[in-house]
Amino acid sequence: MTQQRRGQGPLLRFTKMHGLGNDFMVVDAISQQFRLNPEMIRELANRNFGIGFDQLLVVEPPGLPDVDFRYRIFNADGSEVEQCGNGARCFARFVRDQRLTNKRVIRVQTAKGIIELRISKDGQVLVNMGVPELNPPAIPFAANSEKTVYTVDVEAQTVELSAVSMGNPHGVLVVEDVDTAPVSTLGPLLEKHPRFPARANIGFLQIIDRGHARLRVFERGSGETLACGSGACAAVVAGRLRGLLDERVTVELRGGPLVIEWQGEGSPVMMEGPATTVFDGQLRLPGDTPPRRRKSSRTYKNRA
Ligand SMILES: N[C@@H](CCC[C@H](N)C(=O)O)C(=O)O
Repeated sequence: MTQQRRGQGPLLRFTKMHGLGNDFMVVDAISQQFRLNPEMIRELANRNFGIGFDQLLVVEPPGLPDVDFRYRIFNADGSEVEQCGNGARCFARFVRDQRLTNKRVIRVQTAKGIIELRISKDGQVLVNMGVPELNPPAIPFAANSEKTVYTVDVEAQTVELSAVSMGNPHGVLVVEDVDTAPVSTLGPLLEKHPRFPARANIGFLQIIDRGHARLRVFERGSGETLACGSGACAAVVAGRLRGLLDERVTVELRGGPLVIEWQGEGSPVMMEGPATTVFDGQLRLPGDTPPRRRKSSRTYKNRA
C-alpha cells in the first residue's frame, strides 16, 4: 500500500463512532470542504497506518425537499454503497451531538431512497430500514425466478441461501452454529460470487428460537465485522420467509444485540439498537495536489 504524504492539506474534523462494534469515521461535509478518493479512504480505514474503520459515513445537505440530510457510505475498500444500518443509528446521534439538527425524528436521503431515524430518550435509535426487495434482478442476484431459498455452487460445494436487498445486497445462509460456521472461507467466495453481480454481504444465521437468533456477517468491501445492521434485517426477513422466526426478533451479533421487527411482505423492517461515540479527532489530509486520476477511481467531493 502506498502511503500518502500527510501534513500539507486542510484539517479534517471527524468523529469515531460505533454501533455494536461496527465502527465508523463520521465526517460533517456541511460545514467543511474536502476531497477523498477511494485510495485515501482505504488508507484512512487501515487499522495500522490510518484511523481504522469498517465504513466512512459522510453527512451532506439534502438534495430533496422534506428531507433533513443526505447520507453517503463508503466501505473500507473505498467503494460507495447504498445502505448501512448501524451507520444510520450513528448518523442520527452524530447530527444531534454536532447540533446540525435538534429533531428527534430525522429523514435521511440515501443512495437507495429515504430512511427515517428516531432517537429515543434512552439514547437508542429506531430506524425504518424500508421494505426489503426480493425480486432477483433488483437485489441484484442471478436467478430465473424469485424463490425463498436458492442453491448456489461455490467451488466444490453447493450451498443454500436466501437473497434479500435492504437497499444493499445480502445472501443469508442458515447454519447450525455461528461459532463454527465457515465465515472466513465461504464469506469471501460468496461475496464475489458471479450470481451477485454487485457483490454481496453474506450472513450466517443460527436460529435459537422463534424470537432469538445469532448472526455473523462477512461484509462486502469490509470483511467480517462485529455487527451488521442491514445484515440483521436481511437475516430476519430470510428467517421469516422460511417460517423459522416470529415478527419481533433479538439478533445477537458478535458486538451485541439488535431488535428487528418485520410484519411481512410489503412492510418495512424496523431496527432498534445503540449508537456510541468513541472520540472526536482531526487529521491533516495529504497536500492539495489533486490525486492522480485513475480510470476506475472516483473522487469524492462534497457539495457544500
Ligand atoms: N455495516 C453495515 C453495512 C455496510 C455496507 C455493506 N458493507 C455493503 O457493502 O453493502 C450495516 O450495519 O448495515
